[in-house]
Amino acid sequence: MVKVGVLGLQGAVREHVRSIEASGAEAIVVKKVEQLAEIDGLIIPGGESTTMRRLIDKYSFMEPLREFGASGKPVFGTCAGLILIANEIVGYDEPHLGLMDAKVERNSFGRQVDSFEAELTIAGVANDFVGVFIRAPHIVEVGEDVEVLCKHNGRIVAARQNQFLGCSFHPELTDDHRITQYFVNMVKESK
Ligand SMILES: NC(=O)CC[C@H](N)C(=O)O
Repeated sequence: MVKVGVLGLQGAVREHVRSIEASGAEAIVVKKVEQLAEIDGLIIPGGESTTMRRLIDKYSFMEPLREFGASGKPVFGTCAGLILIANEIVGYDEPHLGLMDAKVERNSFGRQVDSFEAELTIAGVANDFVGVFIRAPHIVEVGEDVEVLCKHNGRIVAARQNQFLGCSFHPELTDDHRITQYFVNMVKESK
């Protein structure tokens, strides 16, 4: 059984564990750098990217996470996790992990619609996936070898570049595990 870690510093960790287990993989909550050696793929959850970044620095996760991504092991960033893996953030001089060739904008769905649900068509995953968006980012631009998997109202909300997967919404907050299953399959294929 493949082992999928969830970065457990902050955010929606438990829900991802449930979703990983429902997708036929073993879930490991990663709270220490050494645990990265035990896992075959990693989910960086939603939460608050600035807080998560502070904790990544505090617990010396920055370089180990960059190396994990560079090693070819799959990384899935959801919502704040997407902001963390992107290589450009609108309004910021520096990205965080800078793993995926995508430019993201934070809190980009406006104040009136802070949180909402939308039925999405996600290439290779589903054409009726309910995405839960909570002060969500969106992807403004992607590099050449990034595949756009989903748009909502003309905005990119899911994309994949080789071993990196990112989405604006919170797939772990519904009982629909199909995008987690898609990621678990990426992890299996990378072994
Ligand atoms: N639900 C989320 O992960 C929100 C992301 C948050 N707005 C941020 O910028 O980090």
